[in-house]
Amino acid sequence: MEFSLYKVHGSMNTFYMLDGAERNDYEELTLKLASLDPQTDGLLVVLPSETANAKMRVINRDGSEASMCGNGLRCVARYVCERDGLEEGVIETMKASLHVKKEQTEQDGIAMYAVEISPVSFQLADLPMAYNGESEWLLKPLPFVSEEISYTAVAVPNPHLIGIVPAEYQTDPTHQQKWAEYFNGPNEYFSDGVNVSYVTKVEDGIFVKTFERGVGFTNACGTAMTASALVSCLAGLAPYGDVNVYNPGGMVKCSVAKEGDSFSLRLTGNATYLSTHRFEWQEDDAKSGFLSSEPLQEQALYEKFIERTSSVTEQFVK
Ligand SMILES: N[C@H](CCC[C@H](N)C(=O)O)C(=O)O
Repeated sequence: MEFSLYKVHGSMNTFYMLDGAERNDYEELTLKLASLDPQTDGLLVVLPSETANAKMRVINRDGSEASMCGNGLRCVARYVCERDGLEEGVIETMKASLHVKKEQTEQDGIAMYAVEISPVSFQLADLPMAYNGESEWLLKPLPFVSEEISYTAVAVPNPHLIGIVPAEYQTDPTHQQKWAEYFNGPNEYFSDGVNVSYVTKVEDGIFVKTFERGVGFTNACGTAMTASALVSCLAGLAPYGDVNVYNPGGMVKCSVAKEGDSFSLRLTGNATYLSTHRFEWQEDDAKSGFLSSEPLQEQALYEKFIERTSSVTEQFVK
């Protein structure tokens, strides 16, 4: 069969987006797309929902399914709002229905969307993470990993391990890569793997680099940046409210509000369309592939936007 795909990105976290009916071969489809396009982080599927404006499913580049994707949700939010003529709406995801809203375009005309990131849980059982029979792991070194780095485990609801690190751990990512690969292979701590982010304070916010489960190092991971903003507020690195979060793919705003014992989190950033594609999908792998591709003009604006953040990111991304 033949269908249309958009190639989209949020903070240069790049996905193919498919609007369609429920299928049972997303894993194979994503693996095929990933083999054709080394740049893509996976597939976003937009589906009808009985309770919300649409439903989103997220397939990582290795074919595994993620419960949430913050950068992808901004792109899906834009697609659904433009398709249905809405300024805001609700998108159903694997574990929660989330509020999404069109925001003012950035000065150059970049489409911006805000998405709710929820639910938040520090219970290790919710990641899952198993360590010494503990029920939470907040702002403490994991002694077998490093005495120098304070780690927090949090599900939003996909699983994140967040370390606060000095700048040299960003310029040389060997430590992060070693442990992220270990925690995403067979290991006794994270039975389903985990997204691993390293966070460093910068003048007007934080810088975050993420090694994603099912993907590897990415330009940005929206849920990770939001979880990192939350951890930075808890650690006193940033005040509650809007946190500027720089990443190798640009910058987003994560707002962190404390309400009693719980937190409300929102992620605001670009939702950019790179190109449109016609794709032929057949069971016979050799017959599947792109039929045509049409570049769109939005990326030039985004590149200008990144230029403005490069003075911060350059010190960490070599
Ligand atoms: N890139 C995504 C998250 C993908 C998460 C995925 N790697 C997993 O939890 O398995 C984001 O922007 O939030």
